[in-house]
Amino acid sequence: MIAIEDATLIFNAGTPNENRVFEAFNLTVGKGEFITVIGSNGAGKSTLFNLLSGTVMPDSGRIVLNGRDVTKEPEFKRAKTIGRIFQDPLAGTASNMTLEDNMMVCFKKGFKGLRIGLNRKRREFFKEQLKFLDMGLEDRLKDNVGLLSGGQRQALTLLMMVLSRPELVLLDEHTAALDPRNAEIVLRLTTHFVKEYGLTTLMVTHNMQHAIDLGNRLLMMDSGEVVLDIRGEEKQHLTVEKLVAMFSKVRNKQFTNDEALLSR
Ligand SMILES: Nc1ncnc2c1ncn2[C@@H]1O[C@H](COP(=O)(O)OP(=O)(O)OP(=O)(O)O)[C@@H](O)[C@H]1O
Repeated sequence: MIAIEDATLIFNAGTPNENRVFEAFNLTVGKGEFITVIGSNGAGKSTLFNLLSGTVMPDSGRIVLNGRDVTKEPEFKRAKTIGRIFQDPLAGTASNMTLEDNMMVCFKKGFKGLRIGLNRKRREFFKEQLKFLDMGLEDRLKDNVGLLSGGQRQALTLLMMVLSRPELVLLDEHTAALDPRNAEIVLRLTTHFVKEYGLTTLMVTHNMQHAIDLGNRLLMMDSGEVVLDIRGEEKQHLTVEKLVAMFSKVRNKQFTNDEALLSR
């Protein structure tokens, strides 16, 4: 289970630019949950991910990852158990390394420090995994990753993240920079991997329909607060119109996220 307990985060404290992004913020994520996160501009979605991954530290409160208090743990340490994928499809892989070397880096991470090498059996395993992506990458183990398309790289990034067996997956608009066809492929793979490996996952998206269709729980954020937390049957019966109306009702204002509203 992942928990953020009573977290407060203030940027530029004590200056004219002081920005209290989170005040006594609480969130509990159950093991294996797949949560989509949507919200108005500046709601705090990326900052929530930054808090969980250790990119920013809370001014007060605790962050607990499967029973371990990681509040003070720096980002590079948390990265051993947290997999984060960004919008930029080039960010998750090393261009000047081959597919198999890239995959090996993540595979080793999954074995938490054990000395394992790249052998014939492991190459076969990588091929099997790549075959599943259905992009012909199983025959390109020796190619440099820099030769792949954006969609292929993001699918590979996803697969590599799965190989590292993360305790928490943070998907930060990971399909936003892909063309619609590749975005659908990567989302299909995401759903498959989350289910197959029971990955505890949070996914920020600006696409309201994706937020409704994917996952078991939906969080709507506004001004550093979770204003809607929808799951189960209620989520299954959601529509974009209902979601926008629910937001207006609880916040007494219109939902404003240009990208989200345009993607409807
Ligand atoms: N490093 C920082 N220094 C100062 N303020 C910051 C910093 N990072 C984020 N903020 C502020 O925190 C608030 C939340 O920003 P955040 O990027 O988390 O929003 P978001 O929900 O991801 O928005 P968007 O959908 O527009 O990307 C904003 O007011 C933003 O200006």
